[in-house]
Amino acid sequence: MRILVTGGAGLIGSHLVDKLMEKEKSEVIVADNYFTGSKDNLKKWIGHPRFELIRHDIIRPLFVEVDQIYHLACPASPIFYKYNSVKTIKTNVMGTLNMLGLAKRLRARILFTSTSEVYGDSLEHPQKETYWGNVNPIGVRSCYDEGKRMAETLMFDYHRQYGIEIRIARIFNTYGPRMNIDDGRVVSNFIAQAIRNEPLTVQLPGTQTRSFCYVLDLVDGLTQLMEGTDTGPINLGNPGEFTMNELAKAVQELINPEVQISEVENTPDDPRQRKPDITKAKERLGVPRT
Ligand SMILES: O=c1ccn([C@@H]2O[C@H](COP(=O)(O)OP(=O)(O)O[C@H]3OC[C@@H](O)[C@H](O)[C@H]3O)[C@@H](O)[C@H]2O)c(=O)[nH]1
Repeated sequence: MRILVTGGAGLIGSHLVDKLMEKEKSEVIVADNYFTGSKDNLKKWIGHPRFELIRHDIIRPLFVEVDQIYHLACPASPIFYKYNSVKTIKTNVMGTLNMLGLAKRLRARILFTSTSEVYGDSLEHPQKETYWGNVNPIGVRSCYDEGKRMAETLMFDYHRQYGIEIRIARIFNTYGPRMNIDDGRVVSNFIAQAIRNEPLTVQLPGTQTRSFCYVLDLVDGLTQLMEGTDTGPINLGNPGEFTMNELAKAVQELINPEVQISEVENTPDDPRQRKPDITKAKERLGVPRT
């Protein structure tokens, strides 16, 4: 089995590659442009006969021969995806079209990593896959959330029109080893600030919630989704829900009781509540690890 992983040098991608490489018969090809990913995350596989690393930006077509595609490529942290918003849209739309074109030519199964951000500033709580979302189409986050929504549409149209085998995961806020210290997401920000003895920057109001998923659990969900029969979309996340005030206090207690917590201005369109309904994931993918 030969498997392509786009964005395979990133946080989730590189842990996924570790898992795929553990299977003795799989060959893994990673395509990454290193915008947020790093070769360092894959260094143990470089030179391995079943592993290949390509510097490639998927907004351009890629010609390889594979049986499965894990299509992860796209910056995930809000500061990075907003940095070059047009490029984020191109990655999600043109990149996904290119990967679907590849899947169509090869009759390969393709899994797309979508996001909880497709639910926007959700009016339903927790978020079920059947909820259509409350998304600002012209806001600063739209390049990402609308980009991912369009990519989901493309996945389903290729599935209906050409019979491509698709899988869609909607990923909630994920953390774990190999996260870039300057990633910008809240877990790594607070931990880095606590270590540097800088105030933890809780963006107002501080009562907004998130559900944080450990990267290895997430990777288990991705491989189960790929190997199962359900197209998705399926929420992949941890249902434990915390306010940003609670998270800051937990980091303060665990890492640096002396560190200050400061309230700072938030960015536009920040979702107020986010928690996955994981009923469907439990039914279709089995019981998650605890
Ligand atoms: O320093 C910080 C950073 C962030 N925050 C807050 O923490 C919360 C979480 O923000 P993050 O930047 O970690 O990211 P978000 O949860 O908004 O989006 C994330 O989750 C879903 C994924 O699919 C996305 O790729 C990812 O960006 C927000 O409410 C934000 O306002 C802080 O309070 N302080």
